Amino acid sequence: MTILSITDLSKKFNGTHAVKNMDYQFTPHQCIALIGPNGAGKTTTLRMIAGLLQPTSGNIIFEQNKNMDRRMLIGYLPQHPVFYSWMTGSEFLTYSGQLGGLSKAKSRQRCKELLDIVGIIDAKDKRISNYSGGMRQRLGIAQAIIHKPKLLMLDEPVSSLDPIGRREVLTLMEDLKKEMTVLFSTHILSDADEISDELILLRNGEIIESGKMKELRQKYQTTKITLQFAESQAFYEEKVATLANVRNTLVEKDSVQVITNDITKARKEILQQAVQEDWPLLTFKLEQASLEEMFMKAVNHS
Ligand SMILES: Nc1ncnc2c1ncn2[C@@H]1O[C@H](COP(=O)(O)OP(=O)(O)OP(=O)(O)O)[C@@H](O)[C@H]1O
Repeated sequence: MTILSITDLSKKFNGTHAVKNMDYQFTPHQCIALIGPNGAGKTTTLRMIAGLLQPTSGNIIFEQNKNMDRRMLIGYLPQHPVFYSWMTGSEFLTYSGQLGGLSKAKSRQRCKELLDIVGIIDAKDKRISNYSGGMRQRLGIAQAIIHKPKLLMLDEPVSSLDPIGRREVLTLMEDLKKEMTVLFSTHILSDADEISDELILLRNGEIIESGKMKELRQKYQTTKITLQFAESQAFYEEKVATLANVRNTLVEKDSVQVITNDITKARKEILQQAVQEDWPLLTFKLEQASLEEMFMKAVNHS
């Protein structure tokens, strides 16, 4: 099921494309990382979807709610949210709820629920100026989901946080995807790797790769096996090279490097042959491509 479709979405600033011909279909309860270097077009994309920036061309359609005001379906936390630091977390959220049209009583009720959801209920009466970076981000997320949106968009939500704050916010994002779709931008690959189900790789405003993490890993994954033999690496390299699931081999110093596309089959084949022919195998080590390597490959292929 698709909740949001973007088709042929483009934005030009002074004749130059910041986002170009973007297509993507968003499904419910997924966490999608919009990833790319500085200036790739991440913020521009999020601001267009949020309705804060007019696209130059293209369409943004909420499939099941075509006639609803898009702002009611989206929660958005900008990269540098502004808080009234002299307010307490509780005051800030209640005030935000009222600004969004809730009655004072309803807003108070929702504020309590939200502080609980984002895990800062114990700090509800503290001034925001005394909040840590992670607590501020969680308060920002609470504000963004006050109206129970279907899509929550977060612009670089963890980039400026220390490891503890980062962990807290990533965990919260994982929890929230049970209730809504979460789209977040980042240039930190390990954050995307940790929690996202899908990935959109952007470069110069264009999607150069996208899809489910699992499928992307399969597509770009080259698994390397390092083998070490007690004697003559070159002799055993030749034997390994004849196996059906081995793509490439190379003798490197005192080891044999094996490249394969199907790690499960290759592992089985190598070990079976080693037992059958009594190979003097000293080391068998698997190394999988990291997301970073995957990203570099996608960039180089495009
Ligand atoms: N209001 C604007 N006027 C002119 N150019 C703009 C404007 N906003 C963005 N741009 C340009 O559009 C391109 C994409 O910018 P955008 O902020 O979307 O990238 P980003 O991927 O979010 O980068 P960052 O990680 O640095 O936030 C950049 O070249 C930027 O300079």
